Amino acid sequence: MNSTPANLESSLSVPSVQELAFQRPEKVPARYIRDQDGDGIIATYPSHPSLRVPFIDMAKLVNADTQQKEELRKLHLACKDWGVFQLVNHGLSNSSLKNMGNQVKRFFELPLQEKKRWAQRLGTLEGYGQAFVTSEDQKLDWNDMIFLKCLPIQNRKLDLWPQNPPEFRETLERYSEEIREVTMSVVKFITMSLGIQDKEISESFREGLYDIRMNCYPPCPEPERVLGIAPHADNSGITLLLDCADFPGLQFLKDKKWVNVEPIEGAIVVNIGQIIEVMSNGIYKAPEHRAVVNKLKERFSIVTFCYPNPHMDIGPADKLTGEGKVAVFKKLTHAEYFRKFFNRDLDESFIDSLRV
Ligand SMILES: O=C(O)CCC(=O)C(=O)O
Ligand SMILES: [Fe+2]
Repeated sequence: MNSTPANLESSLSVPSVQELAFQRPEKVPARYIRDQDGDGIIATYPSHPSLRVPFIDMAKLVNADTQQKEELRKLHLACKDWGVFQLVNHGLSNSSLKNMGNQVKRFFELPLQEKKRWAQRLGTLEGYGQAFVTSEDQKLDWNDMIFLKCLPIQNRKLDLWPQNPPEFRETLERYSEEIREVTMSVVKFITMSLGIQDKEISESFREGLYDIRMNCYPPCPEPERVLGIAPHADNSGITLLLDCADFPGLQFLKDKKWVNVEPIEGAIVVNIGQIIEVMSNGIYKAPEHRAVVNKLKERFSIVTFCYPNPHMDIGPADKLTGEGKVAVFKKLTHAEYFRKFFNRDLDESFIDSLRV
């Protein structure tokens, strides 16, 4: 084990969950068990069997003549009441999504030693490994991942970008460019659904940061006792998630119940992150979500965290404050926002620390 990292921007190295699962243990090691020691993290909320995450049709949003108004109203309600929606007709082809999914699957199928060629280095989060493991007694997620900064191009650390499978790099390059196009459209429509059509906000995602986390959730002998990812909200502007499974794993908290996201071929799951929560002055919320795991099947997801241009301050949009409307969040520079995020107390609410 390594020494304690300085803050959350780095992670202690922990064993591969895939390797653990290969050994077909009957029981899960104590470090992954969440339903003991008063953790209570699993049992806190029941699941909700009948609710469905809303759908948004990008083709209708684009159609300014007839269907846009109604779809913008749906988008507004989705962002306000859920903070998440399934996006269809977003312009990314099924083959592009499938290619990306296949590359990630093939990467995780490689022997451990091969994957470790692109392992996280001490003091950084990028590369193959785990995120946010800061102490030896912290509960662990049933998850292996590879995390890579993809855009702007100058932020890429290519030495951490797998060269096996051979088409991995170029597939990820293309995917990140395509995701940026979708993100810029989605953010434009989000500002329209807020009634502010703020070009500064939507344009800031052109020169934005795009970090991609590829998750592998191996099968687990005791799935109801572990979590793939513990409950959290994303610190992004928005997050675009490609679910590569044909069974649910991702869950969002709605009215104090966990709602499954049913994977839909060709759809992208979009959720609001804490930066858009701040910019919308709290009208839209970054929802709590988590991943659960399956007893028999492995699941993969590809998650793009999209951030505005780092030159842009993170605060409520001007058009949503003033004239009797008070700002409920502080305005921070990008650097201040991330400094706060990476030095936050894991027991306290990050979004609350941003309030006025
Ligand atoms: O893989 C999933 O379903 C959830 C991943 C997630 O929430 C994250 O990486 O932030
Ligand atoms: Fe997340």
